[in-house]
Amino acid sequence: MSGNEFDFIIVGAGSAGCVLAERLSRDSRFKVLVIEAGGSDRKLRIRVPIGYGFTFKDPKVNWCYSGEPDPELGGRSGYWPRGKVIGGSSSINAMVYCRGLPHDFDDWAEAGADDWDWQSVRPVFERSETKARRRGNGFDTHGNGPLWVTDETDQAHPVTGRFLTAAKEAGWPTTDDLNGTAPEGLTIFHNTTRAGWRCSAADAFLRPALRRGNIKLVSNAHVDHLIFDGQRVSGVAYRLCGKKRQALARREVLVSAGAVNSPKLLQLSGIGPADVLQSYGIAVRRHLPEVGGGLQDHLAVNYYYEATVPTLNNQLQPWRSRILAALQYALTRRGLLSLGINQCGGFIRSTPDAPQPDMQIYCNPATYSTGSGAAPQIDPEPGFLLSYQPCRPTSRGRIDIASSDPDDAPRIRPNSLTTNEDCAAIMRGARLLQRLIETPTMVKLIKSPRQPDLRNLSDEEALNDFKQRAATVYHPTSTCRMGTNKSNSVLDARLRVHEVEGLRVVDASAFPNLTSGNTNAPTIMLAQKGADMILEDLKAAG
Ligand SMILES: Cc1cc2nc3c(=O)[nH]c(=O)nc-3n(C[C@H](O)[C@H](O)[C@H](O)COP(=O)(O)OP(=O)(O)OC[C@H]3O[C@@H](n4cnc5c(N)ncnc54)[C@H](O)[C@@H]3O)c2cc1C
Repeated sequence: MSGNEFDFIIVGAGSAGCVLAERLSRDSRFKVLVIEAGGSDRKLRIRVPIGYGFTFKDPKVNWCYSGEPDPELGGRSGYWPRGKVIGGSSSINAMVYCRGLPHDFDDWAEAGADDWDWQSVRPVFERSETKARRRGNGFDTHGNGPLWVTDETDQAHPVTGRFLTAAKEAGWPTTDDLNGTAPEGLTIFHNTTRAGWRCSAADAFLRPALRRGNIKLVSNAHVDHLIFDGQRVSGVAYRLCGKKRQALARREVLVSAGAVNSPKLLQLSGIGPADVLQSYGIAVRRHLPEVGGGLQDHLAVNYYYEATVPTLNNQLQPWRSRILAALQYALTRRGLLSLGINQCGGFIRSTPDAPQPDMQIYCNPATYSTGSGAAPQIDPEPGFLLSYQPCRPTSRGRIDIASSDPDDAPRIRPNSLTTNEDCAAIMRGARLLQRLIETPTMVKLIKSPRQPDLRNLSDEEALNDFKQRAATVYHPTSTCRMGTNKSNSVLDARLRVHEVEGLRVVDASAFPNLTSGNTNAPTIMLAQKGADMILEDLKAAG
């Protein structure tokens, strides 16, 4: 494909961008350009599921952002990994596949995103998915979407069985599939893997679509700003190998640069809060105060335990076990290399009268530290960690440019725990986890807790501990959210930027609210539905 004119230009080949590329290129009349700042994802550390420990801080595939000091988190700055590679964050994430809870999407509709209620989005999730479970040397599959979601329960570490038993003793429900008809309860997570390999959005959607020949993928290319033709966005300016280039879009530019970089790109292009833009000498094309506002994220805190029985630590630490695991993986694509460390968890109600499950729990059969080293360090003694994350925080932060230089990282201000509701949820979550560790099965499993010992913490102490140690679980959303008007949002319910023609934002930044669980699945769903809307609008326009 030659020339610099396309029907659609997609900025970012992440979870959403890969879906858009696949959908829009189905019509061979459309020429689609995908521009991605990162490079190739053909790396073992990306493809082998356990490898994400090695991409966590690798600047070759990761933007490695930092948040600003967060006042309610003791002034600490959090580490914010984001994928900078083909596949985006779906190439470096922990692969847990979680649609979220039905009321999350009903709340999207309530916030003004008409047609994004659960009944409307459920079939859109299904369209992407093939649910797979190992049987013998093959797989039983259900559905025929391009994204494989694999039930690896038989590969999970045996100690996860004890977590499930303890959950029952605590009176919690358990479930086989948190994406099924009963999403509440502790479970073994299903993963975006296919036959033992990571199944990123690039693997599922982009790579097969590239064979059609009407997509041009330009990698290692950074989009600096959007180009305007009057009121309409008509293209993008980008840099490739240090050279400035432009590409033009006959129909639309679709920004899918993720919750951190999409608002940044809009602001650099003159779409955003006028005062922020003017302070960096950027001409204001559209004063849209909510560009960068509305940021939401999940925070979680880990409690570590030395275990009385072997855990993943025993397999991941000694070289001999690692070599055996590598051999098993090489020969069978099974074993501990074929899945992540986040093996067990789920949605639980923190009090019996909670109208919805309001905590996401993680029970990881390993302990590790994420210090200054490139990859998390697994502890030598057997151990596990328990963690909780309030599902639906109400605090909102902001992401804004820090200068007019596209190479400068934006200012990430999470503004965590600034509502009483969020602080109350933290205390409820601590009590919930206390119930789990007091069960007979957990008492037997715990050799010793690492300090602080959750059992001895009062509500206030637990809140204080959370403030001192909690960290993002990498689910930022809503920085260009859908809504009804420019005072409460950036996009309308069809993902179009208010008062700007030819431009949509299609990625996790468009969520009106953060969903209850992990954000990759709802981002992929959002891009599927976004593609429907783009094509419908095109048809309607004749
Ligand atoms: C370490 C980690 C673990 C996670 N674990 C899970 C999990 O287990 N389960 C889950 O559901 N979710 C998980 N997530 C979150 C999930 O992966 C993301 O919510 C999802 O991938 C977001 O998709 P996106 O399309 O919005 O953005 P991304 O997938 O991040 O894609 C954005 C793309 O745009 C590119 N880009 C940005 N700016 C520019 C520019 N100016 N020019 C060109 N290209 C640009 C980026 O390089 C990137 O490839 C995790 C995330 C991380 C970082």
